[in-house]
Amino acid sequence: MSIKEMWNYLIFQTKGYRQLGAAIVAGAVCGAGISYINSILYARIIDTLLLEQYTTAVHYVWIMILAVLVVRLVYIMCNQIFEQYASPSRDETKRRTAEKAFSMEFEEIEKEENQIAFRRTRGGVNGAGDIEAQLDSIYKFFTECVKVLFALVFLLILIVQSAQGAHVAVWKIILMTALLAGMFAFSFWVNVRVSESIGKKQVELNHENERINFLYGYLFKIFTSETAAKDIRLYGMQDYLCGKNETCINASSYFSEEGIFEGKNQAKFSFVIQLLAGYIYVYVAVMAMSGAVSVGDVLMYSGAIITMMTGVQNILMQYNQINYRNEYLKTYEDFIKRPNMHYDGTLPIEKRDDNEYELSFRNVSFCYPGTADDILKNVSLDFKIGQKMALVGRNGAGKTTLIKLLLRLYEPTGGEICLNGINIEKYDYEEYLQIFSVVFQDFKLFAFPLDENIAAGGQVDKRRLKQVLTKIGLNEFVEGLPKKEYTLLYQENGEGVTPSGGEAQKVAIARALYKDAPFVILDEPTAALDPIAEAGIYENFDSLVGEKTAVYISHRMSSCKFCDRIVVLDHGKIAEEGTHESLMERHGIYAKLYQTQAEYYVTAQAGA
Ligand SMILES: Nc1ncnc2c1ncn2[C@@H]1O[C@H](COP(=O)(O)OP(=O)(O)OP(=O)(O)O)[C@@H](O)[C@H]1O
Repeated sequence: MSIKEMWNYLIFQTKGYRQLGAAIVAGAVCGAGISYINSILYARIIDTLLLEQYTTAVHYVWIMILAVLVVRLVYIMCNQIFEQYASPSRDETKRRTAEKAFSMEFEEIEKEENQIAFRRTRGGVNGAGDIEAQLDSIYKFFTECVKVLFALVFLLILIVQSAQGAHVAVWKIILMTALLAGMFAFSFWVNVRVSESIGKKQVELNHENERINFLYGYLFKIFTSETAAKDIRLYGMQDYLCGKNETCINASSYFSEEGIFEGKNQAKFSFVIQLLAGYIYVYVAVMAMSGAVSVGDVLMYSGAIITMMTGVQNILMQYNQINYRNEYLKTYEDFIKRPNMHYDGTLPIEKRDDNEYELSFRNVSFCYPGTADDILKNVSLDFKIGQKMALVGRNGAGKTTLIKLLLRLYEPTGGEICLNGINIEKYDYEEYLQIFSVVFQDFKLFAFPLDENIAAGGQVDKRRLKQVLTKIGLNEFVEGLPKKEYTLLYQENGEGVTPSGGEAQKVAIARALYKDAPFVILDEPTAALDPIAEAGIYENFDSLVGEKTAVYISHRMSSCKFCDRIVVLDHGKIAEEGTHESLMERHGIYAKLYQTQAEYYVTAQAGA
């Protein structure tokens, strides 16, 4: 990471905070300056004391106290400004990640590279690529650079002073200075190489251990997970999991290997630094003995040498850390800066009280990214306004895929889907989604209060909430909750209530009905419901859905009977279409599926 890149990174991470740039520059100058103020003024105090100029010495003491006070004060203020903006950078990272994730097309979220970026972002917030620590390192790096710069100025003054005042031949001074410059360049070169190889090794070892680290983190999560606790106990998995944990600890050679490697290289590094420091001390001593510099100057230059040496060491240490973290943060940076694929379309959706939204598939084909075979093949299908349509078919026939295309989670690879005769891609995406209420097979409820789960937000219309709770038969459940509809769901916050599978499914259906969209899609909506609750949903389906257009996906064939139209998907194609009666007469796939299920019940009944 070059200095320019570091600076850009600082600006990017703390975008919008103008004071920050000034605070970093001023903080770096003051942080570096403090040690030099001390060195310069101590030297002057000693020299004036040796010359018995006590009043001047006292003046220097006052100047030193005041200068150190002011500079330190400015330095502390700058540090505070930096802290103030650097600490929220973690929150900012989370906010940016959320914004990015929310604005990404669904298809992008699924991509492996984006999943890796999400994982590394989590690492960036908490672990290897800690953003706050990175900013801190960059700040320290700049401070140390200023320190070394000051020290070089001191050395330059020393050389000029030596040339003017030393009783040493000029050629010797030139030679000693050239040697000094050469040694400095050599030590810097050695140190850059050493720190680079340490950084590379760290990254290499960390990459090697990435899988193990991930497993290690995952194991810790499931050790304390409420949902995993049942299975762990029931299947006696404790020893198995602890064994895996131990394997991770043993397999992670990172710390020992990294420690040995760093130790060896640090030794080389220190050796060269000490060699250079020793030489500069000799240089100062020669100049002092030749009368070019005073006793105070010897102290001053010695202080400057020490500051410079630690400065160089710190610069390289921070540089090394910055590059190491950068490997992780780069993935995140690239991810955040990468332009999103945008849902095309700007057409507004006409608000219609009559709900006349007609959707149709026209010769639609589709295959998932990275898969060769078409999942949907030339599907043409109209969703007639107000009609209750059942979509049935065997596992993997393409039912959910068809719904995903309808919701524009994916784009068809062939054909088009139209709303009121216009390709759905032409509509504004967010407006388009407003016409759908969907309960997915893998619906997600959140560890928030029940009412906010149903309203999908913090603004809850109590009357509407009451209506859907009654319609869906959730009143009794809600009455039994400790804080009624305000009860938190799930245990993640330590105080929630975990609904049963069926209750959760009812809450998800309630959320879909609360949205009150003209198009209702229920994908396996009653799979977790008991037969009485399921029957209740079917009996009330007309009143639940009202005049809306509804699509209903289910494997319970008896539950499809109430639909106006049944569409049978088979291997991505529409194989049959009709009412329950017409399809039964046809003796095709639907009739076979229906009879197989019915026979099972009849046989089970007969056997009972
Ligand atoms: N994201 C994906 N990437 C690749 N293939 C996928 C993806 N999602 C689903 N598939 C494949 O597409 C096919 C159709 O899946 P889909 O979920 O649409 O079937 P379905 O009819 O809803 O099945 P079920 O009745 O089991 O829910 C399956 O073979 C599935 O493995």
